[in-house]
Amino acid sequence: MTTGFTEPAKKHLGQNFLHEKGVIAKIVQAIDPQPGDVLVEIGPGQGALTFPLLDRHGELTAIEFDRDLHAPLQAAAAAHGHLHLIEGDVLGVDFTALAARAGDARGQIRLVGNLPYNLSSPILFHALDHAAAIRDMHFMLQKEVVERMAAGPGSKVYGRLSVMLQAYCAVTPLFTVPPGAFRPAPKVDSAVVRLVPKPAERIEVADRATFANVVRAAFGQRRKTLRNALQGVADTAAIEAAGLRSEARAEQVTVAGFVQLANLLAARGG
Ligand SMILES: C[S@@+](CC[C@H](N)C(=O)[O-])C[C@H]1O[C@@H](n2cnc3c(N)ncnc32)[C@H](O)[C@@H]1O
Repeated sequence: MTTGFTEPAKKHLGQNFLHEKGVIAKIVQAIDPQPGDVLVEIGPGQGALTFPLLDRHGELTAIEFDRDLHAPLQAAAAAHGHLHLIEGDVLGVDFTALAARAGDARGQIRLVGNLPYNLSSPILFHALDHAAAIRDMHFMLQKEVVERMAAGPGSKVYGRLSVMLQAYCAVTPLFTVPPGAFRPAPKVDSAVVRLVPKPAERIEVADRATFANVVRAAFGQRRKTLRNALQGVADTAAIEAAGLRSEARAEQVTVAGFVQLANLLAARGG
């Protein structure tokens, strides 16, 4: 599978290439591509997921930053199907425009990828900005990040990432993957997670910027009470009008609680 790929893995690009066939098969099975789906892979690397997905689906768009991988990827992909390779940084790719141009019957794409772990959070927030254009996402991430994404109030790892993602998506951890499934092996366990963006009518956030601001401030100083952490963002009266205790800490507040507070502030004009 790696014929033609001569460069060593680049640490600064988060290159840990999957080689464990059983894990690759489980990921493809979890994605379960259907006719008409438009798959977009982030970071195809040496094609560990790309080629099995092409074998199954025939066509795929992939975004790869590492120039050294472009030619060998294109060459090796030809035996498996039709690869549309976007050469560049995924954070510069406008998924909404891509979906409008090349999406499925509903104008949506399905995002997949064994993500570069150093860019996990920026990629997740970038995807959130384009959630309406994305039908679902299947990502391999550090297990610890997946735990943060799926955590609920009261958990030590519940935080900004949990609240932001869960306000817009259903988050389902699927399975864990040990370091030995990759070359080179990362120092940490990994996990595959499924994110399904909520349809517009089920998103309760009235104003995205206000919501993001409240959540950032609340968890910016997670040991403080809401009253202190939200100084300059929301006063005690607003916090309590939203049904929250001003003496509570951010880690005790549900996603719905944050939404309620942000919506109340948005209705008051920010
Ligand atoms: C963890 S590796 C996964 C490679 C391959 N999919 C696999 O499973 O073996 C992450 C991939 O993302 C690529 N990458 C890193 N930063 C990127 C960026 N900003 N935009 C697009 N791809 C990037 C890396 O070059 C690498 O190929």
